[in-house]
This record gives sequence, structure tokens and C-alpha cells, in this order.
Amino acid sequence: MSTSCYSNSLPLRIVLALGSTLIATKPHVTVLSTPYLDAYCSACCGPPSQAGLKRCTRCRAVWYCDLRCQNDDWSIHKHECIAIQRWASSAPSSDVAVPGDAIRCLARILWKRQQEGLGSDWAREINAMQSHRSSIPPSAFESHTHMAHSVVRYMGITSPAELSPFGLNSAGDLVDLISRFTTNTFTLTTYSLTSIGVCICPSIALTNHSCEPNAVIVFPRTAGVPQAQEPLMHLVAIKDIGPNEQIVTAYIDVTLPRELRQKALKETYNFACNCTLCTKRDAVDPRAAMRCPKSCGGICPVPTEEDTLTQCTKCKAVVTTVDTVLDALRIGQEALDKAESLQAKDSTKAKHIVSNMIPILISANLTPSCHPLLAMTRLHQELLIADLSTSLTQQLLDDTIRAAARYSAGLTSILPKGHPVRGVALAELGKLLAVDEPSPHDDAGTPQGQARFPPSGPVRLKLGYETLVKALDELVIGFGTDNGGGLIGKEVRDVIVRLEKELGVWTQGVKNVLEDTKAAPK
Ligand SMILES: C[S@@+](CC[C@H](N)C(=O)[O-])C[C@H]1O[C@@H](n2cnc3c(N)ncnc32)[C@H](O)[C@@H]1O
Repeated sequence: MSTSCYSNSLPLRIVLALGSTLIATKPHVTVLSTPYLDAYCSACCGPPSQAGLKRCTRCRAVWYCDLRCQNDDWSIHKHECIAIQRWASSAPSSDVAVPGDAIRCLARILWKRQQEGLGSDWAREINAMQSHRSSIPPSAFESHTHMAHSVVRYMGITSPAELSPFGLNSAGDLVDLISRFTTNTFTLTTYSLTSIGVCICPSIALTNHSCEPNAVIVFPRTAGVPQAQEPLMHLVAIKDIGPNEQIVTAYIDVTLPRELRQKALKETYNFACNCTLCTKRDAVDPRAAMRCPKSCGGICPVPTEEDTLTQCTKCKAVVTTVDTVLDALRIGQEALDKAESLQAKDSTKAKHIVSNMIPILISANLTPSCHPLLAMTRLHQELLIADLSTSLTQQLLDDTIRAAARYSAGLTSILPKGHPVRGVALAELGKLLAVDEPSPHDDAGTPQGQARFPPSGPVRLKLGYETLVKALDELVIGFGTDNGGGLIGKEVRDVIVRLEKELGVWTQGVKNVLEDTKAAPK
């Protein structure tokens, strides 16, 4: 595809190898989501050091690593601090004492624009971001207007005249800024891809979307980067990119099937995607696939309400359980939505829903990569990992490893090697396999074909080691080869070194026993 498809798209003249960092830049504005305000620094967006975070004593809502981070943020936080206190004083409950991240991010853009100057490069770059002001659908217009009211209230603006210092001549200009924000905002993530907030970065926002991206956006937190430059946002090539090829990233979760991707892109970004993945119809999409009803090893597309005739691409066996599969897909999606909404508030209930639903989806013959089974497995893994921190039992650890293995297997058939999501999932699985077992089971004498998963003892450690080596191979692509895969790459390397030592001890231990046995008097 040439560079000239969609107005400002990022041009590219040279060949770039996978794993290259194409851009590393600090976003213009970053904001943490409310649940993460006390867990990460509001300036560098890093996790707390051993000394913990320090709270702003005035608004008592935002936290910093130390005085240096607090000072770095003060020129904007001095406005924000007053706004948060004003908002909290009229909030109906403590749950909503701080406005959402979108409102806080928009206000930060406006304060920073005022500070930098309306004619500054900073302001020009924000103004140049694409807006859909003239073609916003009525539903989005309503939500933009609602957001505009909240921004004005949060910033303490009481008349249209008070908008002009921020470069806004009318309320319509604010709605326009909100449209730019919605179209160009990025998710702020940790070095291991947990979403913790939002950010605005006009240069990287020039990249267009594809559901089969050749580049990704990550925050690797590379060793040696001064704290004041963090969070540093990297655009990394995950495929070799040729001359005249457009750099494309994914705006949405590309593990979703076509229909859901199209819906999300239309609603938030106002376009119909016609990338290769959205237009190719010949192959079965693993995001919407089930196993052959005759278990021949082939797969079939899942049936839809419109197309109920589906058969195995290998042996041509026809699926006769169409109604069961359609029901499983429908209730699976409902259960996923419910469990996701409960994850933070009532994780026990969320886990109950997920662990009841997964066997139903598996028995409907869905492949591990099929939606909603893949998303459900990821959620299951997250919930189990959260439980592990409070009670580490062998049963729980093994269940978590099985969920992580199923999730990794599902991702492998969807995402290309080197995609950071794949690398992080493999790293998670490897790290789980490397956890000290509370009560290892005795696998000795189990015939090969019937070996249980996960294994115990040195076999498990070896599997963990191999998984982490594979993970590292992927992480150094997805998080950048030049920085060794960032902080997650370093973490994985540390566990690999530990396992090498432990496996060495095991091997040496076995050798010693063998030698002792040989040397023992008969
Ligand atoms: C973050 S901006 C990308 C940069 C934008 N093309 C520009 O000129 O500034 C997102 C907007 O670009 C357009 N866009 C991005 N990817 C596209 C695609 N694959 N097909 C059509 N339009 C796309 C849509 O209008 C979308 O709302």
C-alpha cells in the first residue's frame, strides 16, 4: 500500500527491519485512569520504588515517585490540583470524587496549550490531529457534548469568554477538540502491557490503522532513560517494512472477529476498515473457528445467524450442532461482558461466571483462538493470577498454568511472531512454570502419552525455561531489539538465568546420585 491513502499518513522511504524502533518520543499529555492514580506516578507513569509513592497533600488524589517528579508536573498540576478539589467538593459520592481520565486529559491539553502558547509548535501539532467534527454520528455528538460540559465544569469555566485563553472561540471548538481527542488518543500501558491510562502523541497519531499491523506502540521503560523523559512511547516494527509501504498500527483489539472490529472502528474512529484481514474471505479466521465435528484435525468457520451451513475445510464434515454453537457464542459474549464489568468490583463472582462458561465454550467445539473463548481465557488467567498473590496452592498454580497455556496457544494462531501481546503471554506462562511448587506431584512412571499438564519437578522447570527463551525471542521484537525487549525483556532474562542455575543444580544432583550409585559397594 502506498503512503498516500489517508491524508496525513506517516510516510516511509527506507526498509525497516522487524524489531526496529521507528519513533521513541514522550507524549504531549499523559493521564492515569482513576483506579491507577495511587499505584503509579502521575509524572513519569512508573510503578513505585521501594520507598513508595508520595501523595499530593492538597488534592490528595495524585501521587508521585518523589519531589523531582512532583516538580516536573507542577506547572500543569497546579491547575489540575484546584480543579480536582473543586470537583470533589461537589461530587455525590467518593467513587466519583475524581473525574474520568478523558476529562482530566482534555483539561491537561487545554492548560498545556495555554502554557506553551497558542502559536507554539506544541499547540500546532495538537491542532493538526485529525478531527471528525463535520461527520460525527448523532450518538457520538451527544457524548462529545456531555464531555464538553464536564470539562468546562471541571476547569471552573463559567462563561464562553473564559474559553478564549485556551484557544477556543466557541463551545463548538471544544467539541472539535473532543473529536480530535477521541480519534487520536492512545492507551497508556505499563512495560508489560497493562492499560493504566490515556495519552496524546500527535506524531505517532499519524499512523493509520490495519487489523494486520506492521508496527506496535509500547512503553518498554528501557534501562538508562532518565525518569524525566518517561513515559517514553515507542513505535516498533513487528514486520519488515519495505520502501513505500505504509506504517500501520492497530487501533483496536485485533483478536476480535471482523464484525466486532468493524463496529469498534466505526464507533470510535468513523471509518470502515478494508485491510487485508477484513477483506479476505477465503481462509477460516481463527478468531471465529471451531474444531471439525468428526475430529479429523481440521477446522470450520463458526456458524452465524445468516450463514448456518458450515463444514470442515479438511474432511468436509458438516456441523450439525449449529443451534448449540450459536447459543454458546451468544451466552459466551453476555457472560464475558458481565464478568469484565465485575472484575474489579467482585472478582469472586467474575471468576465463577468465567469458570462455568469456559467448559461450555470448549464443549461447543470452539478453538482456543475463537472469540469469546480467547477473551474469556485471558480474563480467567488474570483472575487466577490475582488469587495466587493471596493463596499459593498447587491446585491454583496448576489451574493458572493451564489457563495461561490455553491463552498462549490461542494467541499463537492469531498474532504474528514478535507481537508484544504474544511475547507477554508467553513470558507470563514461563514465569508461572518457574514458580516454586508448593506440593509437586510425582509424575515418575507416567507413560508419555498420558503425562499430565503441567508436569512437576525438573520437567516443569525445563518447560518453563524453554517457554521463557521463546518469550524473550518474541519480546526483543515487539518491545524493540535495540533495547533488548525493555524492562519485560530484562525480567525474563533474569528468570532464565535463575532457571539455568536451578536446572544446572538438578542435572548435577542427578549426576551425583548416578555416580554415587555406581560407586556404592554391591
Ligand atoms: C489517528 S488518525 C490517523 C491519522 C490520520 N489519517 C490523519 O490524517 O491525521 C485516525 C483517523 O485516520 C483515518 N484512518 C486511519 N486508518 C484508516 C484506515 N485504515 N482506513 C480509513 N481511514 C483510516 C480515520 O479517519 C481515523 O479516524
